[in-house]
Amino acid sequence: KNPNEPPMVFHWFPFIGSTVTYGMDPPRFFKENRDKFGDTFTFILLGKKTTVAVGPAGNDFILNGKLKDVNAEEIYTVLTTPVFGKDVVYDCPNAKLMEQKKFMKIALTTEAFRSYVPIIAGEVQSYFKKNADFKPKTGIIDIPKKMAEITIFTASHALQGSAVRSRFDETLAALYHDLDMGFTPINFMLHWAPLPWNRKRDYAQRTVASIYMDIIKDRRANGDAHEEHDMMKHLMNSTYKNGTPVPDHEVAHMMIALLMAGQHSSSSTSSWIMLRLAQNPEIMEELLQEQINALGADLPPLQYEDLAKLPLNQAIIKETLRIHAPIHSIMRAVKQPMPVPGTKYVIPPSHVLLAAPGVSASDPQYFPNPDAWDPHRWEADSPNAPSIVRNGAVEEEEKIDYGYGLVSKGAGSPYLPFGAGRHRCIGEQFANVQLQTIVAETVRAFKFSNVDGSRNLIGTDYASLFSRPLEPAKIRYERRD
Ligand code: HEM
Ligand SMILES: N#Cc1ccc(COc2ccc(/C=C/c3ccc(C(F)(F)[C@](O)(Cn4cnnn4)c4ccc(F)cc4F)nc3)cc2)cc1
Repeated sequence: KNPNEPPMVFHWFPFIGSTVTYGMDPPRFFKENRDKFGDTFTFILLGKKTTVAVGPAGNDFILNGKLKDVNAEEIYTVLTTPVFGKDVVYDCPNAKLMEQKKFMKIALTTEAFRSYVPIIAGEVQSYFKKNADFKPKTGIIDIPKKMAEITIFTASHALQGSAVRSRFDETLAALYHDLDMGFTPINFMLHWAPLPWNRKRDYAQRTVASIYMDIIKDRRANGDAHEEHDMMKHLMNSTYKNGTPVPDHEVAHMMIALLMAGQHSSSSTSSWIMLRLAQNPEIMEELLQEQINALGADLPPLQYEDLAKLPLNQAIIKETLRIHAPIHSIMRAVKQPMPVPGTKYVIPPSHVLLAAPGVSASDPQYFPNPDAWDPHRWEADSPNAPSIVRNGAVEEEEKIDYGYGLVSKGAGSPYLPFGAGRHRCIGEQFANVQLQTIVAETVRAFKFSNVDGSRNLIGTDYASLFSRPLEPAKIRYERRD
């Protein structure tokens, strides 16, 4: 027992260690061990000493770690590179990733979002009109399946462009599914194994990448007939600081990375939102009323500017991400001994660091009655208001630029569903526009309720890379028209 290392979670077997208890229910694992050992403790995950540091200080320690001390690509590349393709994200030096994030962010402008809202609203409306399961006046649907389809159609059309969207109706959907099979935590260990799903993943990656490269060649040759604000156009015309234009295969691979990022995070989050609205039908009525009050009883077609007039609609996403954040564990390799501020601990390079921002997001110290899904808590005068809202001290958060624009360090924040620091998410604004538009359109079309009329909520599936609802997750819908 080394007094300079955090306490070790008891385990019977070497290698397996606490993998199974952690993997089954990470939030419960974090809470139980935090109650036992405090904010910093170590457990064995697949043979690796994994040091968890929770709470705002723990989030800051890991997410704002210096490049010389912590490394993300060493941990993630085995999982992401076979799926995304080579030379992008975690298959290149961090400096190159920072430039790639700058390119991606250039496409995510207010002007682009202005064009995305009608696209997303249109895709949602036509999905609800065309899908056979929504034909009857009322019925029961498996909501995660529906939200996965709505998410891929809305994200591919807005973010990837209409050429990619049109291919999702035939070939791309099946290829995307095969690519997705490789996106599993088991591949942290078995990414190299010639397993059936890894061969399908590799075939799908090559095929999807070549479809993207064909579209790129076509768009370069024929110029851009219709002015689209999609991501691909910006990436195709980007140049690295050293003067190298971004090669077509890197554009294709970044597009796959963005498709995977957006798909999993948004379909999980939108599924949870719909399940919560079915559990709390009165909130769904409030949302409709909010639109009528703000936009008029005739409910005109949604515009980007309308979203800012719907605070409850916005709070739905914030509150859902507080309880159901899709990424429950953020990991870094330790490269140099790291003293943990305020403790006698020094984390050695053999360890992996694990940040779990969800722990402070469900800590009663920061969010009264934390397990209650209460979107109103984000209004300043609510009794459940988090301290960061109540005392209005949204203190000028310290911001820092890692090469892709100013990002909040989030130091001290108990609410970080999009991470913080150098690896912080660049998709937050797109995700919010996409999710707010999907919710606003859904509220106009349906009333939701639980099949048994109860206020139950289905459990969480932690076995995949992104936590999501267990399936099937059925709810009852009733058309409003
Ligand atoms: C509800 C939706 C989303 C959530 C909750 C979310 C969450 C996160 C989190 C927690 C991180 C930090 C990962 C780490 O530090 O290791 C991250 C990074 C990132 N996300 Fe998202 N994300 C969402 C949507 C998106 C979308 C729509 C895109 C693309 C359009 C995207 C692209 C990225 C990228 C490029 C990074 C940077 C990774 C790095 O720098 O290492 N995300 N996201
Ligand atoms: N036996 C067993 C056994 C062992 C363990 C377990 C459970 O253990 C764990 C441990 C860690 C994790 C980590 C989640 C994790 C991390 C990185 C990524 C990512 F990189 F992929 C992403 O951030 C994703 N992203 C960002 N924004 N939106 N999506 C991303 C970045 C940039 C990019 F361009 C595209 C991207 F999509 N994705 C997910 C999940 C489960 C179960 C069973």
